[in-house]
Amino acid sequence: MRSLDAVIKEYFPDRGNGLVAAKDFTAYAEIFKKTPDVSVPDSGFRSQICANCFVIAPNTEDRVQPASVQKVSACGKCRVSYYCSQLCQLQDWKAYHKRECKVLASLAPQVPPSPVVLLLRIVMMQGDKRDKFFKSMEELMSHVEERRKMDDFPTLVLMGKGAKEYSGTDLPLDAVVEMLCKVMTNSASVTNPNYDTVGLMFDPLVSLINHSCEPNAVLVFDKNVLFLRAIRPIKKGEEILITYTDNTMPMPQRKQQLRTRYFFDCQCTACRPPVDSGLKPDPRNDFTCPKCCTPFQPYSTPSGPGVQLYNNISACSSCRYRFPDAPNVVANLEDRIVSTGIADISGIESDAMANKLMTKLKQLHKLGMIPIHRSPFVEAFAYLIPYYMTQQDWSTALALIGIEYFLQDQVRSRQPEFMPVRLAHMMRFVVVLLYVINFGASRRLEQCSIDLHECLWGLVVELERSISPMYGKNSTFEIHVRDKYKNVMLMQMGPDLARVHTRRTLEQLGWHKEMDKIKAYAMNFLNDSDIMEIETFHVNSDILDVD
Ligand SMILES: C[S@@+](CC[C@H](N)C(=O)[O-])C[C@H]1O[C@@H](n2cnc3c(N)ncnc32)[C@H](O)[C@@H]1O
Repeated sequence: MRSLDAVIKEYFPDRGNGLVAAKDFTAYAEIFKKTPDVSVPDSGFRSQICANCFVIAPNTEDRVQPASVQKVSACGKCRVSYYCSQLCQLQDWKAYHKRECKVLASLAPQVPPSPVVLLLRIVMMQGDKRDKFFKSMEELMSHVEERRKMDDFPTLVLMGKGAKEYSGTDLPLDAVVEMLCKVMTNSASVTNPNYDTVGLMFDPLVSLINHSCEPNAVLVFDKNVLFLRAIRPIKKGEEILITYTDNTMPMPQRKQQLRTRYFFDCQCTACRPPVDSGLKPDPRNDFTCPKCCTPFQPYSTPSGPGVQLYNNISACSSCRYRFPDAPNVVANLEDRIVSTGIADISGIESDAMANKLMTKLKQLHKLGMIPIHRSPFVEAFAYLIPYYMTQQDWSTALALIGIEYFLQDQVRSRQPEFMPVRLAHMMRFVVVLLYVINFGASRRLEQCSIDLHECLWGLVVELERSISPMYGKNSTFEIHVRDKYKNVMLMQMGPDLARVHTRRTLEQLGWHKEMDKIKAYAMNFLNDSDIMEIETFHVNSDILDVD
């Protein structure tokens, strides 16, 4: 579908321009696909990614990238950009690299952050005949005036100065800084099937898509090709909305992120549900009464700007249990664990740190007030799972992955089944199962007598079935899973067992029963702690400190 047949630009008084559907779309339909106008690899992936087509070469065994080339090679002149073939190098040279190569070479081995490299590309395109691109860019929001008032504005000016100097453009500094602000407001991450951010892209058409915390569309990437895909049915004339934030966060944190990064107060259906709309409570906001376990939602319906985020909760509406530290204890609890706690642990390095965090999560779970499907568990697991994988503690990683798969992904933001992040989690599940099978399980996992081969098989089948609705037919991801994992399965099980598995349905094989055992193992892992009983709901600040 050509992008212009699929969407229409429309102006909304409260949010500027946006895109609306030019026809009806069913769930998972491709709205349009295109190669973004400008994209650059992320600094962490630069030496692994082809700067032209974004194909990824594997660098380590356990990252298990869906890689379709073995190797990318550095540009002989700058040694900063990498390519998978001479053709890709030539294409990128013609389109961008001939202008930036000298600059990057002069800066190497230092390379500016991705937004600056992206900005450089854009500034240096000025000499080309790209009138349509620059005209569309002109109309985009920069929020430069709001950014001017922020503490980090001097850093932006410095970055702008750098870009002006390196590019040799005669645009005034103000114009370059404004362009940088546009890049920051309108660029989007390029992700791989593992859902790692592997690059940054800027495309004036895609930039027009506005935000909702209850999105109806998602951006998916297959190498450097972007797909805008419906995740629910979208009617002709309906606005197409994606999410700009970590959409697993509760409402106050999402609002705060949107205010500080995108300068608007979100009033979407999840942030401002219409009164008596009959909408189901949003699980992202759930708390549970520690006494009667009834879920409750602590947020008042916001009324106008300067939103009041919390009700003054004093008692459970079901059992009337009075929370000792009301009224704002819930707000404090949440702010500390989400804003402070998780931000501080983003670079888990030592075993002690990870173990301490794990203990705190177990304590928090025991407190009984915060369901496991919401933050901070979701964010903490996102950090801890890769940590335990790099430590090759496969059994612990499997426990956390089990919770993620069974309890978090399903409910965390009422998202449809095949979201890219869910697929990334399934792939990680498969990888960790393979490692457990190969390198042995912990005693506790062994005691659960789980048929791990059965689980592995079922997951591969489910993963393969789930990829094409999101990534399209024959995507790099699908081919990778089909080829690689099925081969691995044959190696693991031997041809006889694999044949049996291919012929029978998952139900006949009893897959769900075995998967339930993984769920039970995961929950036991979380429930097992030697901490003291916490009898009343009293937020002991020490529980929530993560240093
Ligand atoms: C990527 S741009 C989207 C296109 C933008 N509306 C325009 O006209 O250029 C992001 C900016 O759009 C506005 N925006 C996006 N979603 C919004 C929403 N749900 N409510 C209000 N403003 C929104 C914000 O100003 C945000 O910084």
